[in-house]
Amino acid sequence: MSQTSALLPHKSIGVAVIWNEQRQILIDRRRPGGLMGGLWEFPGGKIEPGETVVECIKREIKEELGIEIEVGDRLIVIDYIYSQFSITLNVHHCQHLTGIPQPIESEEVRWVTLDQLDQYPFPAANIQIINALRKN
Ligand SMILES: Nc1nc2c([nH]c(=O)n2[C@H]2C[C@H](O)[C@@H](COP(=O)(O)OP(=O)(O)OP(=O)(O)O)O2)c(=O)[nH]1
Ligand SMILES: [Mg+2]
Repeated sequence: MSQTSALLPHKSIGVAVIWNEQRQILIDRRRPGGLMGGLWEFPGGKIEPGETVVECIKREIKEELGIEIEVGDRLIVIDYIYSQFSITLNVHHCQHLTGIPQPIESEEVRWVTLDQLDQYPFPAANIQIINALRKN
Protein backbone atom coordinates (compact mmCIF):
# COMPACT_ATOMS: atom_id res chain seq x y z
CA MET A 1 0.00 0.00 0.00
CA SER A 2 1.41 3.41 -0.88
CA GLN A 3 -0.60 6.08 0.96
CA THR A 4 -3.92 5.98 2.76
CA SER A 5 -6.32 8.75 3.72
CA ALA A 6 -5.47 8.17 7.42
CA LEU A 7 -2.05 9.73 6.76
CA LEU A 8 -3.49 12.89 5.26
CA PRO A 9 -4.80 15.96 7.08
CA HIS A 10 -8.59 16.22 7.01
CA LYS A 11 -10.69 19.36 6.48
CA SER A 12 -14.42 19.65 7.24
CA ILE A 13 -16.00 22.30 5.05
CA GLY A 14 -19.38 24.03 4.95
CA VAL A 15 -20.41 24.79 1.34
CA ALA A 16 -23.25 27.00 0.10
CA VAL A 17 -25.24 26.62 -3.09
CA ILE A 18 -26.73 30.13 -3.04
CA TRP A 19 -29.81 30.69 -5.19
CA ASN A 20 -31.22 34.04 -6.24
CA GLU A 21 -34.74 34.81 -7.45
CA GLN A 22 -33.76 34.21 -11.09
CA ARG A 23 -32.76 30.61 -10.17
CA GLN A 24 -29.09 31.43 -10.64
CA ILE A 25 -26.32 30.02 -8.41
CA LEU A 26 -23.39 32.01 -7.01
CA ILE A 27 -19.89 30.69 -7.75
CA ASP A 28 -16.46 32.18 -7.06
CA ARG A 29 -13.02 31.72 -8.56
CA ARG A 30 -10.27 30.80 -6.10
CA ARG A 31 -7.16 32.94 -6.01
CA PRO A 32 -4.17 31.66 -8.01
CA GLY A 33 -1.64 29.33 -6.40
CA GLY A 34 -1.87 26.06 -4.54
CA LEU A 35 -3.60 22.83 -5.47
CA MET A 36 -6.89 24.39 -6.58
CA GLY A 37 -5.78 27.91 -7.48
CA GLY A 38 -7.85 29.51 -10.24
CA LEU A 39 -10.63 26.91 -10.10
CA TRP A 40 -14.26 27.87 -9.49
CA GLU A 41 -16.09 26.71 -6.36
CA PHE A 42 -19.24 27.15 -4.37
CA PRO A 43 -18.41 29.58 -1.56
CA GLY A 44 -17.68 28.20 1.91
CA GLY A 45 -14.87 27.23 4.22
CA LYS A 46 -13.63 25.33 7.23
CA ILE A 47 -15.95 24.50 10.12
CA GLU A 48 -14.54 25.97 13.33
CA PRO A 49 -14.52 24.08 16.64
CA GLY A 50 -17.95 24.18 18.33
CA GLU A 51 -19.68 25.43 15.20
CA THR A 52 -22.53 23.69 13.36
CA VAL A 53 -22.47 23.34 9.58
CA VAL A 54 -25.29 25.86 9.27
CA GLU A 55 -23.47 28.41 11.48
CA CYS A 56 -20.25 27.88 9.50
CA ILE A 57 -21.95 28.48 6.15
CA LYS A 58 -23.67 31.68 7.33
CA ARG A 59 -20.38 33.02 8.79
CA GLU A 60 -18.23 32.11 5.78
CA ILE A 61 -20.65 33.67 3.31
CA LYS A 62 -20.73 36.93 5.28
CA GLU A 63 -16.89 36.94 5.50
CA GLU A 64 -16.17 35.92 1.91
CA LEU A 65 -18.95 37.72 0.05
CA GLY A 66 -20.46 40.30 2.43
CA ILE A 67 -24.02 39.05 1.93
CA GLU A 68 -26.80 37.65 4.09
CA ILE A 69 -28.28 34.27 3.23
CA GLU A 70 -30.75 31.82 4.66
CA VAL A 71 -29.23 28.35 4.96
CA GLY A 72 -31.75 25.72 3.86
CA ASP A 73 -31.86 21.98 3.28
CA ARG A 74 -28.78 19.80 2.98
CA LEU A 75 -28.06 18.86 -0.63
CA ILE A 76 -25.25 16.30 -0.16
CA VAL A 77 -22.27 15.34 2.01
CA ILE A 78 -19.18 14.37 0.04
CA ASP A 79 -16.02 12.68 1.29
CA TYR A 80 -13.16 13.11 -1.14
CA ILE A 81 -9.45 12.33 -1.02
CA TYR A 82 -7.09 14.73 -2.78
CA SER A 83 -3.36 14.03 -3.09
CA GLN A 84 -2.43 16.27 -0.12
CA PHE A 85 -5.50 16.09 2.16
CA SER A 86 -8.96 14.64 2.53
CA ILE A 87 -12.13 16.69 2.84
CA THR A 88 -15.75 16.41 3.83
CA LEU A 89 -17.95 18.89 1.96
CA ASN A 90 -21.24 19.57 3.77
CA VAL A 91 -23.31 21.21 1.06
CA HIS A 92 -26.55 23.10 1.71
CA HIS A 93 -29.02 24.89 -0.50
CA CYS A 94 -29.15 28.58 0.51
CA GLN A 95 -31.27 31.57 -0.45
CA HIS A 96 -29.76 34.99 -1.12
CA LEU A 97 -31.39 37.60 1.13
CA THR A 98 -29.52 40.93 0.99
CA GLY A 99 -26.33 42.53 -0.30
CA ILE A 100 -24.40 42.45 -3.56
CA PRO A 101 -21.78 39.65 -3.52
CA GLN A 102 -18.21 41.00 -3.36
CA PRO A 103 -15.04 39.00 -4.12
CA ILE A 104 -13.62 39.73 -0.65
CA GLU A 105 -11.55 36.53 -0.47
CA SER A 106 -11.71 35.36 -4.10
CA GLU A 107 -10.69 36.52 -7.58
CA GLU A 108 -14.17 36.88 -8.94
CA VAL A 109 -17.80 36.01 -8.19
CA ARG A 110 -20.52 35.24 -10.71
CA TRP A 111 -24.23 34.30 -10.84
CA VAL A 112 -24.73 31.40 -13.28
CA THR A 113 -27.51 29.02 -14.27
CA LEU A 114 -27.35 25.27 -13.67
CA ASP A 115 -26.76 24.77 -17.42
CA GLN A 116 -23.80 27.16 -17.41
CA LEU A 117 -21.89 25.29 -14.67
CA ASP A 118 -20.24 23.04 -17.29
CA GLN A 119 -18.36 26.06 -18.65
CA TYR A 120 -16.40 26.51 -15.41
CA PRO A 121 -13.52 24.34 -14.14
CA PHE A 122 -14.25 23.06 -10.60
CA PRO A 123 -12.23 20.89 -8.17
CA ALA A 124 -12.70 17.14 -8.71
CA ALA A 125 -14.95 16.68 -5.66
CA ASN A 126 -17.47 19.14 -7.13
CA ILE A 127 -18.62 16.76 -9.86
CA GLN A 128 -20.77 15.10 -7.20
CA ILE A 129 -22.30 18.43 -6.15
CA ILE A 130 -23.16 19.33 -9.72
CA ASN A 131 -24.65 15.88 -10.37
CA ALA A 132 -26.77 16.18 -7.22
CA LEU A 133 -28.02 19.60 -8.33
CA ARG A 134 -29.02 18.24 -11.71
CA LYS A 135 -31.04 15.42 -10.10
CA ASN A 136 -33.09 17.76 -7.91
N1 LIG B 1 -15.60 26.40 -0.52
C1 LIG B 1 -15.39 25.34 -1.27
N2 LIG B 1 -14.29 24.56 -1.05
C2 LIG B 1 -14.14 23.49 -1.86
C3 LIG B 1 -15.06 23.17 -2.89
N3 LIG B 1 -14.62 22.05 -3.51
C4 LIG B 1 -13.47 21.66 -2.90
O1 LIG B 1 -12.79 20.69 -3.17
N4 LIG B 1 -13.16 22.56 -1.90
C5 LIG B 1 -11.98 22.50 -1.04
C6 LIG B 1 -10.97 23.58 -1.34
C7 LIG B 1 -10.32 23.84 0.02
O2 LIG B 1 -9.34 22.85 0.22
C8 LIG B 1 -11.46 23.57 0.97
C9 LIG B 1 -12.18 24.86 1.31
O3 LIG B 1 -11.71 25.43 2.48
P1 LIG B 1 -11.03 26.86 2.51
O4 LIG B 1 -11.50 27.69 1.39
O5 LIG B 1 -11.15 27.37 3.89
O6 LIG B 1 -9.59 26.31 2.26
P2 LIG B 1 -8.26 27.04 1.92
O7 LIG B 1 -7.92 26.71 0.50
O8 LIG B 1 -8.32 28.42 2.36
O9 LIG B 1 -7.34 26.12 2.84
P3 LIG B 1 -6.29 26.49 3.94
O10 LIG B 1 -5.06 26.83 3.18
O11 LIG B 1 -6.85 27.59 4.78
O12 LIG B 1 -6.19 25.16 4.68
O13 LIG B 1 -12.36 22.70 0.30
C10 LIG B 1 -16.18 24.01 -3.09
O14 LIG B 1 -17.03 23.84 -3.97
N5 LIG B 1 -16.29 25.08 -2.26
MG1 LIG C 1 -13.20 29.35 1.49
